[in-house]
Amino acid sequence: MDYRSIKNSIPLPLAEESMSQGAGDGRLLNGADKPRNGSPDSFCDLQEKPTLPLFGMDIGGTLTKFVYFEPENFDEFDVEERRILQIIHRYLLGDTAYGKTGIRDVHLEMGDQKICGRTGKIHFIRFPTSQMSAFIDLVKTKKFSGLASGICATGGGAYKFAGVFEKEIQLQLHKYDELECLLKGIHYSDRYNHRSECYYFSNPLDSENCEKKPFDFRNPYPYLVVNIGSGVSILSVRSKTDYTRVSGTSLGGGTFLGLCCLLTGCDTFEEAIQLASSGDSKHIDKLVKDIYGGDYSKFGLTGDTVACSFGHMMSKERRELASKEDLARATLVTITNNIGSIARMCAKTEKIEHVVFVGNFLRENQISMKLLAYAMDYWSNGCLKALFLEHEGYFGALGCLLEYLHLNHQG
Ligand SMILES: Nc1ncnc2c1ncn2[C@@H]1O[C@H](COP(=O)(O)OP(=O)(O)OP(=O)(O)O)[C@@H](O)[C@H]1O
Ligand SMILES: CC(C)(CO)[C@@H](O)C(=O)NCCC(=O)O
Repeated sequence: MDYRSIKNSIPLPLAEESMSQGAGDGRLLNGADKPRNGSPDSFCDLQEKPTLPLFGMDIGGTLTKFVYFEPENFDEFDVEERRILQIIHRYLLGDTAYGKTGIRDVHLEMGDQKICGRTGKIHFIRFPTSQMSAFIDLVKTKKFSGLASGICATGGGAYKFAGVFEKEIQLQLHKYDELECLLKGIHYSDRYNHRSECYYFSNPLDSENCEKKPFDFRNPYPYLVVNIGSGVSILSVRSKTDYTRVSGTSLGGGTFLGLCCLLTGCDTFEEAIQLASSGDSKHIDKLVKDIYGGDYSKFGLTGDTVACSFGHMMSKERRELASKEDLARATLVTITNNIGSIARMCAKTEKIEHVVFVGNFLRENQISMKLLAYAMDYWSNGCLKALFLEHEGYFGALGCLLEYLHLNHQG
């Protein structure tokens, strides 16, 4: 994202005058109390309302995600607070695109959220982490730095960029664990999103009868989370606080994108998915029937099962016939099936039936979701169910926003 070219730049939770509550004492600006167990429709039940704005940031290996809670009634605030909220509204919500690659995902907005006595909307924004230096330059140019003592951040970038943030823009990154934030975000959104958050696919590979259906996730434990970002982390979750990272793989969303760019010359995730949607992986992969002439029934392998991903590409003739679309599709199928296979083994070892797939690899990627849904069901003889969540890659940032409230209280 070329932030310098943006008229409506992304603001941080900052404004000079809003420092009055937090500047210089190592705390954030939000005057929030520590969240307690709230009523079902309120995240926390506080007497002291948080000073806004509330932000959360997840700086991942590929994408940086921002969430922002905007109160709906500015009249509740004093003149100065109102001014700050209006500046943010103008900068952040005046547009849905920031430069070339920053995006606000309007369709994911969560309205009527009650956080610590305030009602408002949560907004979801992302930009490539590769644009971080442009972002830092923007903060510098716009003189946002020095307006706050810190920002709550999670993801590997919260550690990687901490020094740069401090040195270049005098902002301390308050760091939170990405997997803990991920789970907090999942639990929050499932509980407080008024639209159904969790869904599954019935008849996933039957294009005529496939249906996306809501899933009641109110009593989810135990469940497995497969977070498909640049790489993949797999967590076994037994309660809100009891979880383990049971496995992971470096063959993730970043691998799909990297290989696709190499093999097809495409440049973006959207392009890669577009190519894959019209390709045929059978032109690239060797199937069981290409080897057996039919099924390998003794061990339940049907002729249409992929025996060897990219197996046809050892033939010069086949390589010459391979289209970009076929290569993109085969890359997508290879990465997806490998993740599905690892997830299935983890679910078996952990004796878990519900497998929740999240992460931005699934963004606009119904091919992978349906493949995962099918694979979980087929290879487990119907014992495993693949579940998906509407806010896909934003749970870390959302969980981080909730940590913001904690930090301020403890500060
Ligand atoms: N606009 C996009 N640009 C780049 N990648 C995208 C985009 N949309 C979806 N993706 C996919 O999402 C992946 C990144 O997902 P996500 O944001 O969940 O992970 P991350 O936080 O960057 O990675 P990690 O958690 O491993 O550090 C990319 O590798 C790519 O496969
Ligand atoms: C390193 C993280 C946790 C960063 O989000 C992620 O990219 C990941 O889980 N990668 C896979 C690492 C592994 O092989 O287990």
